[in-house]
Amino acid sequence: LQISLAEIPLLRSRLKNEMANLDQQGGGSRYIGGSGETLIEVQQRLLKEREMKIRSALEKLRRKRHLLRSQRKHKEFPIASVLGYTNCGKTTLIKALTGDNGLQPRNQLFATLDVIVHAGQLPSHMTVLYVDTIGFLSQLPHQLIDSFSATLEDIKHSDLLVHVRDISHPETVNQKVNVLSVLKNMKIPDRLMSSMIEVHNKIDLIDNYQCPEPNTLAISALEERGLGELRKAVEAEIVNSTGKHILDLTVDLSTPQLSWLYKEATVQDVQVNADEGSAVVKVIISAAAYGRYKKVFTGP
Ligand SMILES: Nc1nc2c(ncn2[C@@H]2O[C@H](COP(=O)(O)OP(=O)(O)OP(=O)(O)O)[C@@H](O)[C@H]2O)c(=O)[nH]1
Ligand SMILES: [Mg+2]
Repeated sequence: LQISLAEIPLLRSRLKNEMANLDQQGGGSRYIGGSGETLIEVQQRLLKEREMKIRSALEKLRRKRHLLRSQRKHKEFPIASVLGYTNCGKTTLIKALTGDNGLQPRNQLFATLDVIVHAGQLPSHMTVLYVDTIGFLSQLPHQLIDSFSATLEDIKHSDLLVHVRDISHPETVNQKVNVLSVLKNMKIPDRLMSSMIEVHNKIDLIDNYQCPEPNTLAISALEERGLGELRKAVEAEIVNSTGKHILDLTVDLSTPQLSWLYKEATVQDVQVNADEGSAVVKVIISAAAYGRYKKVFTGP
C-alpha cells in the first residue's frame, strides 16, 4: 500500500505522457484485442482499481482509529496528535520524545500508514500519548482527499495538535498553507487550532536557523535538539487544554489527605517533612477534583 499510494502521481504523469505520444501517432491502432477498450481506457481502469484499493485501506485505517478513540475513553492520558507532510519527521520526533525504538522512520513517502500511539513523559512526569498520523501529500488524487481527511478525523479528539514542518524542504511554505487549509476544511475545533504547536524540524540541515515566526519551536528530531523546550511547550498546552493544574500541596500526614490525592489525582512527587508530620505533594489535578479536595479537607 505504501508504494501504491506514492505511485499514483507517478502513474498519472506517465499516463499523460503516453496520451501525448498516442496523439502524436494520430489515431490508428488504439484498440487492444477484442475488448474494445483503448489503451488509455485500460490504464485509466487500472488506475481506478488502484485508487479503490487505497480507498479501502484508508477506510480500514479510519475504523482502527475509531477503535482507538473508544478504547482511550477509559484512560485518563492526554493525547497529542503529531501531523504534517510525509517525510517531515513525525515518526522520528515521536521516537525521540518517547525513546521508543520500535518506531521506524523511513525516507520514503507514507512510511507511516498505521495508527501508532506512544507514551512520553513531560517535565512534570505527566504522561502524554503521542499519536502518529498519516503524512500529507501534495499530489494526492482529488478523489482521495476526503478519505485522507477521514483518517485524520480523530485528531479532533486530541488535547493538542503538534504541526511538524520540514523547514529544509523547498516547498515548506506551501506545505504549511496546505496543512492549514486541510485542517480548516475539516472544521477542527478552534481551541485546537489556536493551541497548535508549530515545530520547525531538520534545523541541522540549515546553518544557524532562526525561527522567522513567533510562537514556533526550532528542533532537530534527528539530533534531538530543542526537545526540552518542546516538551515544556507541550506540557503547558496540555495543562491548559485539559483544565488540569500542577500544584504543590502541603498535606498533614495524620489525615487521609495523601491517600485521597492518590485516588483522585496524579501524584508526581512526595517530599516528607518528618519533624512536622507533613509532606509537600506535587500533583496533577483537575479543577473539579481540587474543588472537592478543598471542600473535604479545608472545611467551610
Ligand atoms: N537531517 C534531518 N533528517 C531528519 C530529521 N527528522 C527526520 N529526518 C529524516 O527524514 C526522513 C523522514 O522521517 P520520518 O520520521 O519517517 O518522517 P514522517 O513524517 O514520519 O513521514 P511519513 O510517515 O511518511 O508521513 C528520515 O530519513 C529521517 O531520518 C531531522 O531533524 N534532521
Ligand atoms: Mg512516519
